[in-house]
Amino acid sequence: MHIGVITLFPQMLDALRCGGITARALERGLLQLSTWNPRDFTHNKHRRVDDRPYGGGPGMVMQVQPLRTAIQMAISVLGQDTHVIYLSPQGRRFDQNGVQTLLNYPRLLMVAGRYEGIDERLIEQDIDEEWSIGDYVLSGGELAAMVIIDALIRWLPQALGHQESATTDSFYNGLLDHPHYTRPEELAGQKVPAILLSGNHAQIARWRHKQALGKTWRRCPQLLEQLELTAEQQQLLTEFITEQGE
Ligand SMILES: NC(=O)c1ccc(NC2CCCC2)nc1
Repeated sequence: MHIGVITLFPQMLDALRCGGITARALERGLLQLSTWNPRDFTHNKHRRVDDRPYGGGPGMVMQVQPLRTAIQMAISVLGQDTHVIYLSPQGRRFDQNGVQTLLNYPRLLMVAGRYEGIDERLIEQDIDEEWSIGDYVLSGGELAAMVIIDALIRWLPQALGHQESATTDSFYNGLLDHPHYTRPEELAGQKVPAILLSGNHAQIARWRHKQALGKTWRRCPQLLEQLELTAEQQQLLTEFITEQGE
């Protein structure tokens, strides 16, 4: 997968290279990440990329030409079949389904806006799709792009040492995550649930599934309604509720 980002702050993307799964995936070439800065494609003396909005109003708007030229340069490198997305609160809400959708594009170009946004003529002509990571306004599209890139990387084959953890991640099977514990077994009177020390992997998997069901039931009951629980899951949930004395 080759992802390009059009951004006035390419150094922000370095955060993905600092460490962890994203850094390893990039080092191992599971993913290529390139950036293009619209400021490098300006044709004016002061390398301006923004101007005042027609119709008045506060702030500045990113002009068409530097962004269009940067996008075209990126597509000439990435390939003509590149899918071009713009990050904005007006976009399609990114979720686990969005991960699977965007993974289908081997070449993805993400345009990160700044100021009040980009000239609408870019959205009409150069952008294929708008995506949002949530109903809030950020100062730029870069962090939204990085959130999406991070979520995508976890699903690239071999990106995770033990591939199964991507598929057992919360929200993959529609449930919230089960609790996690590590050493020491006890501290400040807080103990690790005994089942996890039993070495009985079938019982441990059952306990984790029960905890995931119970946590989802407690925190996002609407998520549960969307799932048709199997008889076994119903049984586990009933057990959880009974044990909780709810
Ligand atoms: N919720 C989001 O995904 C999102 C994306 C971009 C953004 N701000 C950008 C877009 C136009 C200028 C700054 N704010 C929020």
